[in-house]
Amino acid sequence: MGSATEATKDISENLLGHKKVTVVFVLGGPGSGKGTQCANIVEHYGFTHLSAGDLLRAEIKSGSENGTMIQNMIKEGKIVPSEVTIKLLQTAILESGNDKFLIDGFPRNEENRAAFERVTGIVPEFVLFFDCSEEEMERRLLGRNQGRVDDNIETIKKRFKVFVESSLPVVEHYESLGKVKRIDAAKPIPEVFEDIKVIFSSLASKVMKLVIISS
Ligand SMILES: Nc1ncnc2c1ncn2[C@@H]1O[C@H](COP(=O)(O)OP(=O)(O)O)[C@@H](O)[C@H]1O
Ligand SMILES: O=c1ccn([C@@H]2O[C@H](COP(=O)(O)OP(=O)(O)O)[C@@H](O)[C@H]2O)c(=O)[nH]1
Ligand SMILES: [Mg+2]
Repeated sequence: MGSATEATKDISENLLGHKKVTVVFVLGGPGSGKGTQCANIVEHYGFTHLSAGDLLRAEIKSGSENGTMIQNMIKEGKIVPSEVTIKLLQTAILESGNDKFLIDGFPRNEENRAAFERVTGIVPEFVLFFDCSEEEMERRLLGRNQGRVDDNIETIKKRFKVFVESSLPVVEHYESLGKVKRIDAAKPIPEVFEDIKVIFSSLASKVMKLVIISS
């Protein structure tokens, strides 16, 4: 897929249910290692990484009219209105030219989840869930050193509360559909990736089987 017009055509076919786009939601608490492992998955399995938080931070930097609102929500650890985040994700999907996406850090609440499915018609292949203690996540966030306005102890506590109250119900929803693949994210980075490889290698062989059966 090359031009923007072709990309638009492809996604509209997906909305009509004709063309399959593979989406994996990568969820887990702040500091659980989602971004770190998404970079590894991209390198080995050809997915496009879409971090909702990164897209929101880029929107602030671009000088968008929503910039101040987004900045304030992030500083407070609050969830930005879903129409803003979904629009950014949709645009990134359309512009990527790829058909396999890791959506990292979204959906963050049930309303995000339902709105994304309604607007895009996309349901995730599965959810990769990073399981990690708050104690370990706090240690990692305080050592992240990326100059983020939300990596301070006050905002971190708020983010943990939002995660438990609003984001975990999304994981539970997908759990009830048998779609959650849980990773022990407390292990060192290379060991976490070894566990992730098992999941993505079996996804790749499943896709190969489908190709063979249908051809
Ligand atoms: N398994 C791990 N063990 C120790 N530190 C990690 C691990 N995974 C990530 N980190 C570090 O923790 C911080 C947060 O990781 P990041 O990938 O940004 O998490 P998230 O996107 O889930 O908030 C980063 O500084 C990263 O280098
Ligand atoms: O779908 C999203 C993703 C992120 N955020 C906001 O962006 C912040 C940082 O999100 P990110 O995923 O970058 O944080 P991480 O979990 O990686 O530490 C969150 O606390 C929210 O305020 C949001 O509102 N909606
Ligand atoms: Mg992240």
